[in-house]
Amino acid sequence: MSQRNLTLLTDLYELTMMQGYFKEKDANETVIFDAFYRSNPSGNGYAISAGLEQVIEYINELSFHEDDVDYLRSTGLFEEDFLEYLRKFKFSGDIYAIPEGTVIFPREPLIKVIAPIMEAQLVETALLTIINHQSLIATKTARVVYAADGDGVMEFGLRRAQGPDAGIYGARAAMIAGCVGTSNVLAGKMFGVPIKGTHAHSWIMSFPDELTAFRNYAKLYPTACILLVDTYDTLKSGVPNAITVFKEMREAGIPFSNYGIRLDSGDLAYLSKKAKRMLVEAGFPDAIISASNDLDETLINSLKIQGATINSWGVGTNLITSKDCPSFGGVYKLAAIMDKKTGEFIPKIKLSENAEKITNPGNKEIKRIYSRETGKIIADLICLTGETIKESDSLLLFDPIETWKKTYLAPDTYTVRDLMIQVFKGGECIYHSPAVMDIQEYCKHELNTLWDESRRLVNPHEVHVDLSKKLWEMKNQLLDSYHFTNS
Ligand SMILES: Nc1ncnc2c1ncn2[C@@H]1O[C@H](COP(=O)(O)OP(=O)(O)OP(=O)(O)O)[C@@H](O)[C@H]1O
Ligand SMILES: O=P(O)(O)OC[C@H]1O[C@H](OP(=O)(O)OP(=O)(O)O)[C@H](O)[C@@H]1O
Ligand SMILES: O=C(O)c1cccnc1
Repeated sequence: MSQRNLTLLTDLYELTMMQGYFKEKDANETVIFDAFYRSNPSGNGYAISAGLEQVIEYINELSFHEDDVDYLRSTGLFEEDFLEYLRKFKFSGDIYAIPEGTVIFPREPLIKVIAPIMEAQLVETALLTIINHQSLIATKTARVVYAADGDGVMEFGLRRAQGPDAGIYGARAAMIAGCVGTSNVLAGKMFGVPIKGTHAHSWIMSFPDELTAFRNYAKLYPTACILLVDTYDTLKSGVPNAITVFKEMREAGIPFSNYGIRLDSGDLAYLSKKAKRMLVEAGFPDAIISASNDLDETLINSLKIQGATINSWGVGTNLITSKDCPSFGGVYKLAAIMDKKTGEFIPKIKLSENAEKITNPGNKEIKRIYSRETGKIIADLICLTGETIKESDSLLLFDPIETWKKTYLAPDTYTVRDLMIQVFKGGECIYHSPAVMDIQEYCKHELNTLWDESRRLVNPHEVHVDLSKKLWEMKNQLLDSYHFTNS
């Protein structure tokens, strides 16, 4: 498939800064930028990383075409020597990232870019727009799938997504986080994910009566026969007509499977219970009862508590737009600049009144600490690159702000995993993104590494993201070095 060139998909300031670096600084100065987020969306206890494959495609396609350069010239902002540089532009740096489908937590670098400053600066906006969107929708989906508690969730959001891209890549993210299928056919083709669907009210309305509409649908699709029963009257007309058609198919000896009804309005708990009884009494206990209509994780949870007999969920608007939390809030911050003489990285820090907003300086990596006994995550530890942890040693974790809060791990009671992998080396991609359905499998496994207390929808237990002692000391030294006097 041809890739899109998104090189100009950037904020103007990235380009004006690039020109500034080009003219005023050593443009080849190597820097480190970290992309990370600050709080989990929707009050969740974690997020799911998604979008890396599209980041890789974007970086691979980075180049300023002649018409891009002409356009930039036409703005009157850029000088010829800089435009000439852009003409030859190619990303030459290294990128490290947390693989897609991984459970992630606030403040840890999801992507680390090590590159000449002009290159690292340019990619900020597109990288964030991709990661922010897909990670947001993947996280929202994980909540919906959690509420569905083992029932299939179909992604039905395309028509209500904020435009085609949000529909396509939102569907991708939804599949990563556990949907069983999407109604989005283009997403199915692009990402090799299952496409699923029922039919609309228009199908019923286009026939003289509901029964005829159901019969025609069942004739065409006996092995995927979910009939929409709420066009006229769910219990008096829709369900009885669906039962009539299922009986006719059974009597005619037509092999039919994956059959049932879809409820799309009214009291879904009440209607599903009544419909279930009618289907069971008619000899169709395995009929699927699917539901849609402005669902989200809270409603699904409530319907389950009400004893709804729904076992398949179609979720559109609230999922694809992450309606209760429309932004992931990922940011991209400078973490270090290489000293040309020594080749060492000089850590950089962004200060804030709010301790949570002070950035973590230096060249970092993340170590995930699991309980050896349960396989569950104990904490994430942001370290400086090159730090090692021996599982046969004890490990003392401490909260980086409330430092008196400590956790002691005895030797051989925990395991350590490096979370980031290298995806670009010297400008070349050295990573092959897995297929989306493989990422979904991996994501399921990832979710199982969380304690139930961190997965619940309301007030989840927070997983600790700590700093290694070395990083913590370096950060504090840097903080101490800033003294401002009031004048
Ligand atoms: N038992 C229930 N408990 C809580 N919420 C429910 C229940 N049943 C349905 N809902 C939700 O209530 C909202 C309103 O549904 P309802 O069908 O009454 O209105 P509507 O969508 O305007 O109907 P229509 O599609 O006929 O115009 C929807 O979000 C639906 O999912
Ligand atoms: O409610 P959502 O979570 O967004 O799920 C998608 C909705 O889209 C469809 O309705 P629509 O009215 O667009 O078409 P229809 O005629 O097929 O019902 C479908 O019936 C769902 O109600
Ligand atoms: O296939 C369906 O039932 C469907 C698809 C998109 C939106 N609403 C429903």
